[in-house]
Order: sequence, then C-alpha cells, then structure tokens
Amino acid sequence: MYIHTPFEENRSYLDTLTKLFNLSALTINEAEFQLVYDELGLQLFKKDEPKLGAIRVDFVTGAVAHRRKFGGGKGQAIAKAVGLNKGAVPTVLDATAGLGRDAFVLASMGCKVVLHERNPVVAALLYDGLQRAYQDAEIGEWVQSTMRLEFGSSHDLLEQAGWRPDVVYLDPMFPHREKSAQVKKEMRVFQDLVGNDLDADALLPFALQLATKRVVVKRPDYAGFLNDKTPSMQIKTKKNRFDVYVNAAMK
Ligand SMILES: C[S@@+](CC[C@H](N)C(=O)[O-])C[C@H]1O[C@@H](n2cnc3c(N)ncnc32)[C@H](O)[C@@H]1O
Repeated sequence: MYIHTPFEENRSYLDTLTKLFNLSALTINEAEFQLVYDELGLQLFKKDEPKLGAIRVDFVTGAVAHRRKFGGGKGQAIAKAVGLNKGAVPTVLDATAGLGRDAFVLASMGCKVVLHERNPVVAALLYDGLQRAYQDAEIGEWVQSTMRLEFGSSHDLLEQAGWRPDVVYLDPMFPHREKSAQVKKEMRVFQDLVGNDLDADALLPFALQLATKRVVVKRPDYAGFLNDKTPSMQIKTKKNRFDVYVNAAMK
C-alpha cells in the first residue's frame, strides 16, 4: 500500500499506523489507491477519482459533527432501533464499524460503543479520525470515554468477546442497486475498496447469542433479511431500514 506524507514530522505516526494495521502487507492495487497524511489527517484517494472522492474520518467538523449538534437526537430511527427512546442508554458493539458514523451518532447520545473493523485501510482511517477526535478540546473527553476501536473480524471477535453488550449493531456492505453515477463519489471509492460483505449472514447467530437486549441490522430498503431471519420489528427510513431482533429473554 502506498502511504505518503508531505510532512517529515508525521513519519513516525505513519510507521505506527502501518504496523498497527499491517498496511505494508496489503495487496490492494497500489496504482489504484493511495493513503495520504496531511494537515487534514489520513485520507484515502482513488487515482481515477478527483479530490471529492477522498475518504477520511472527521468527527470534529464533518457531517456527523453537524448531525450531533442539529440532528434529531433520540427521535432518530437509529436511536429508536437500539432502544434509546426507552430511557436506558445501552452499551453497543458495532461489529461492522466502517467509517464509524453510526457509532458516533450512538456515542453522541451517550452509548458506550466498541467498534470492530476488519478492513486494514478502513480501520486505519477510523483510528486516525478517533485520534483527532480524542484530542479535540470540545468533544475529546466524551469520545475517549465512549468510543473504542478493535481491529479484526467480528467473526472472531464476537466469539471471543469477554463482555456482553446490550446491543450488537450490524451494517454490512450490501450490493448497491443504484447506477454508479448516482452513488456519491466517496461511497463509490469505499465500495471499490471494501467490496461486498458476502459472509455477513454468519454474523447474525453470534450477535444474537451475545447481545443481552437486541441485535440491530441496518439494510437498504430493497435488501432481504440478514441470514433470512425475520426480525421482531422494523424501523424504516427513506432508503434504509433497521431490522431489530429483540433478545427472546427480553420479550
Ligand atoms: C457499510 S460499512 C459500515 C458503515 C458504518 N455503519 C458507518 O456508519 O460508517 C460496513 C463495514 O463493515 C466492515 N465489516 C464487514 N464485515 C465485518 C466483520 N466480520 N468484522 C469486522 N468488520 C466487518 C467492512 O469492512 C466495512 O468497513
């Protein structure tokens, strides 16, 4: 993987990232993707996409930061899906963390969230976004106390988890139906990098065993149920839905 910085003083941080996420061993097409660390933080570029397609994690000033301040709070579908509207604040294991946006929304409503991500490049981007958030004067303290990243596959990590979260949250990649021109550039780069999570069905049984209260699966509205399993209830938004599996012991 080609990873570059224009600033010599950031070399050792990049070496740390390379070691933590084993980036030097990556076999993704080096001519196609580049990781660059500059004053904006770590960014992923795809060569044939213009700058708009760059991906980085920004909890401090990005769209999720705006949503934290002005979003719908506990009235949001995701909040209802994890049971936040019922008063209690659940602990959440986000087993398919991606760029951490959903996890951040949940953390900003008070949930403690452990994030699992298996893709080394996505995990490095997320790690870098979290480091910048941890150091921020306004949100640093609560992000440090609510969001923690674990690098690895949930197929292993869920089985080995030494604790039981109230909620396991799953949002695996699903084949996109829209024509590629309609999909946002950033999303296209992300999809090209990660591909589809074709092994996601197998996560549901582990998740159901682990969660003490419920498992929430985010799906595009046209997608079937994960592992063909009918949920206890569904919460729908414009393009997605949350399939909620309430732990039988809680019913
Ligand atoms: C659609 S994205 C999640 C987006 C995320 N909800 C957000 O708000 O940014 C799916 C992510 O899950 C990760 N993933 C899929 N299966 C996984 C597994 N078994 N263990 C860890 N990460 C996984 C993929 O690498 C990808 O980054």
